[in-house]
Amino acid sequence: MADTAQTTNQTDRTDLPQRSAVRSLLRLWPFIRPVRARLGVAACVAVLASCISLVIPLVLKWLVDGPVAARDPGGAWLGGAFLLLLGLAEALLFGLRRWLVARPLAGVEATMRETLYRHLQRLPVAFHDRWPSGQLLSRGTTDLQLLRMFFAFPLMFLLVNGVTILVGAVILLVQRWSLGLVLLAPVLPLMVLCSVFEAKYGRAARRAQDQVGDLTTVVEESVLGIRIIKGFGRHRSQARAFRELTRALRSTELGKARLLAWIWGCMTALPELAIGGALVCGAVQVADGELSAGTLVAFLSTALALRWPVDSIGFLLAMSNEAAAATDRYFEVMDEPAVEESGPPTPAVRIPPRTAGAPTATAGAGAGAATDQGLVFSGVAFRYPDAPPDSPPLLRDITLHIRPGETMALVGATGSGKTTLTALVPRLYDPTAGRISLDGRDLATISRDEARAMVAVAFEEPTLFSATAAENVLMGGAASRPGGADAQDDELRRALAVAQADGFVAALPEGSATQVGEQGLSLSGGQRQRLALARAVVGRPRFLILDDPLSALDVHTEALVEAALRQVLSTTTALVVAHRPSTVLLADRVALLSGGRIAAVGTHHELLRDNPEYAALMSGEGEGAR
Ligand SMILES: Nc1ncnc2c1ncn2[C@@H]1O[C@H](COP(=O)(O)OP(=O)(O)OP(=O)(O)O)[C@@H](O)[C@H]1O
Repeated sequence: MADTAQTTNQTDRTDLPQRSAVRSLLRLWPFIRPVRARLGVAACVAVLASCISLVIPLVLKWLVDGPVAARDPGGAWLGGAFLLLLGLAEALLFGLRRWLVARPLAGVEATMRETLYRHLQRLPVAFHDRWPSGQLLSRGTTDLQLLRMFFAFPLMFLLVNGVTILVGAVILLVQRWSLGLVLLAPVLPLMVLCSVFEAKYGRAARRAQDQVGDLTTVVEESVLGIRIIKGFGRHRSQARAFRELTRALRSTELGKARLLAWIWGCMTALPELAIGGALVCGAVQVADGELSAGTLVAFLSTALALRWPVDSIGFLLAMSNEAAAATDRYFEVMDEPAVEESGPPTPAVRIPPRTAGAPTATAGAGAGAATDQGLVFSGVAFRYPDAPPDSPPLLRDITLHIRPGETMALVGATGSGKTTLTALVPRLYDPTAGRISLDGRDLATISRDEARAMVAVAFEEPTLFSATAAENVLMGGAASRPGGADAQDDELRRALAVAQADGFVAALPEGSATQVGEQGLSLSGGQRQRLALARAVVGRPRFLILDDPLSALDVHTEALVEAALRQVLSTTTALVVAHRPSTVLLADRVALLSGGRIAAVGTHHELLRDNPEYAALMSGEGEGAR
């Protein structure tokens, strides 16, 4: 747990070659496309509002050189009223812009979040094994908020300010080209400074966002593992890991603030110097009678009206770089190839010749048993995608036949690959070689959705969702059942009874409608395991995979669940990972997994008699292998 800080920053991608912020941001176009018309109108409205602010100095010039010079109060009132109207129009147009963008941009954010969530659901388990959850959470939350802010503000204002600066520059040059050139002198150095800033800030923004992801992971792990942290008195080391990450984030944020202060300083100082220079030159020209006072007032007012568009470029660029980093982080997940759950199946994998001496599926089976019905593993090999390339496969030449209606126990030392083998059946992973078939159908030719409808699983870790007890159980059934709600209730009752969960569920405050899971009532380990078991059997699956399903039950409850399970197991083809003789006795036969292979197949008593490794495992001596 103390190593969290070291283990969670594996997705820090600051070492990646930086791609240009514009190229990154262009990838957002498919999400912006549907609202482009409204955004376009909003941009036009904002440009119009901004240009109105440039008309105000021209009215000022008319006012100073006209009614004020001629001491005409009527003209002055008229000019004042006109200025007021322009100010009102500018404010209204800016309000209209906000209204125009608010709803579509909230929609864009929601669509991007939904798309990300859908994609995460379709990504293979191997992806989730690799990625820390905090990195995914931060991509779906803070990064998307940054993007919404980018659409609403920098995207719009980089355009609006650009147009305003261009129009303003033309007005300045037309009014007095010599003064205009003085004012425009800092443009080139500012452009160079901006490009340096952009590169540095982009890297810092990326680092900060990755660090936020690492922090989120630590917070999530600390909350989920609070009992272990407290139980082992690890709160200090966990707090230390958290502090190190927050310090790293703080130093990155300070670096960003320094860069921002530096560019903001330049963006303010250089134009101020230019305005000062233009003011001196203009005053001299007015004194020499070469320039009217009204023109100088209008010139300086235009220059001042351009101050905000110029000053803001620094932080607009900063926000754009943060948005570019958020876009890269978003698409890093979206670019991961998803597995098609319901689409065309993956091509069948090669079946290597079976190694001599490996026990076969039918060892001990009655003569004449159909060789392709039930659950058949033929020469199956598997290696985790993130395993070192030179390491041997975890599973090698697994050949095993579980006959229809048969229950096979899978026994092996801890880490021998039992859970991994069972995960191949519902296609959580695909074998790297060999073939698995379900009632004669090659699993590789069955879509994942269909495979999961045929195979139900109860894992060792009984995860419950924030939903009612009934919803948690019914999750294991078909999405819609013939017979409606009544049939569903019957199935629920039957599944709860099988898992010996009906008694404690009925005693919950609202029965099966009681909220359980993270936000609900806390259940004991055994109660959670029984609900998970009910979820596995509710859909009357043809194939049942149970990963040590009775490990958290007391001896009395275990006996009750076993009795009920025997009924269920007699109607399905089942593979049950077992550590204890009591679970093994549920099975018709036992397969011993050792050294990545099926080392022996037989009944419990046969293996106890003939296989010393099995006998050692069952007597508890084999635990030394752990
Ligand atoms: N996602 C993964 N990526 C890489 N290696 C993994 C992954 N999951 C498990 N392993 C490794 O595969 C090996 C087998 O793990 P598995 O969980 O299948 O064993 P097991 O026999 O079920 O153990 P146990 O009896 O303790 O549940 C272990 O060495 C484990 O470290």
